Amino acid sequence: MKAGIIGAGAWGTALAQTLAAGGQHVRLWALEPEVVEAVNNDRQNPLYLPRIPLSPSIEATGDIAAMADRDMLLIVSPAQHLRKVVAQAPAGPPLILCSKGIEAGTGLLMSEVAAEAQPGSPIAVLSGPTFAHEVAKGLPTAITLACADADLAAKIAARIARPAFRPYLSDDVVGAEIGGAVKNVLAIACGVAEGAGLGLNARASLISRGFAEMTRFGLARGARAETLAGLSGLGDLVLTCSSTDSRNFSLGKGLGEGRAARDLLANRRTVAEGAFTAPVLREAARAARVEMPVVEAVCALLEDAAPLAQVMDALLARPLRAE
Ligand SMILES: NC(=O)C1=CN([C@@H]2O[C@H](COP(=O)(O)OP(=O)(O)OC[C@H]3O[C@@H](n4cnc5c(N)ncnc54)[C@H](O)[C@@H]3O)[C@@H](O)[C@H]2O)C=CC1
Ligand SMILES: O=C(CO)COP(=O)(O)O
Repeated sequence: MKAGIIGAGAWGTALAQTLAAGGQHVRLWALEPEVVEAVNNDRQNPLYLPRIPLSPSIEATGDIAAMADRDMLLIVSPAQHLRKVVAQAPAGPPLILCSKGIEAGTGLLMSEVAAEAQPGSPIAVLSGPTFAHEVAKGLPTAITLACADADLAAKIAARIARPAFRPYLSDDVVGAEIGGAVKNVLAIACGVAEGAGLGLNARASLISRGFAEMTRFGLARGARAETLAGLSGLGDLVLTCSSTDSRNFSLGKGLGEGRAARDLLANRRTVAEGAFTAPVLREAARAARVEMPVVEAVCALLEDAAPLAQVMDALLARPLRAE
């Protein structure tokens, strides 16, 4: 098995650790030379996945051309860097996209961006409720592997499945991507509820009504309802909306505590994808005439366009309607 992983943040490193279980060789491309050095010399990634001893079967590299002999590439960069990273990756092997977001400027999903950046490479999407630090520790995890080509999906699944890492197959690539992108924005909303002390009823309502928004938007973009109700949609939504282990939830918590988005986002090393996805999603939803009031509220808070009390009042004062 010759797996290559492009992107050595928390998730890329955790995936490398998972695939390396059992002594399989995994090559991991990192942007930062200090990450390459720490993985190869100290068996650690203190920058992005601290306190997890890494397998000796992981070989880090700073040279993306070293991925040329790999027969599958997992792309794990932040969504806004995916186009550039995929364009640099060697052409040919299937690309398994693990980033969650929508590209700013184009409104494209990651599979659409990858298809433009590297036409002809087979594409799959791996997405679900998967906190990196838990996966890296070998805790039980299930995840959606979506690919239009069922034979390729089955081959990839067999290669990445591990006793505690269980992929479920789907042919709904768009559905898997929309779930992962939208849930990050909704997690910010749930974090706001936590930070502002709005209570658990509010959080449950945001999860349910947020899921309604995800479903409306997903169906408008051609996703299937059962995909949105699966691991990559509802499953990831529930995970990310429930814990400060989520960077998106934590960002929202800071907003709910009254801190400014620009301060919370300044100089951060780790990525809170929802902050980038929110305005793109709002634009796409408006263009498709899909109502997404929770997403609109998150955008207003991120843009400091209105105080929290006013944003809450606007949400609660919407006309009463059928569920
Ligand atoms: N952390 C997690 O638990 C999970 C993350 N994901 C997704 O994986 C993707 C990557 O997230 P993480 O690994 O958590 O990142 P991270 O927040 O741990 O690390 C940031 C990453 O961004 C990279 N980066 C920074 N500037 C860059 C540039 N100019 N060009 C290319 N790369 C650059 C860094 O090298 C590093 O790999 C995101 O889309 C995220 O939503 C998906 C599932 C779980
Ligand atoms: O996508 C994730 C879990 O599935 C990680 O969530 P955060 O990016 O909010 O930390």
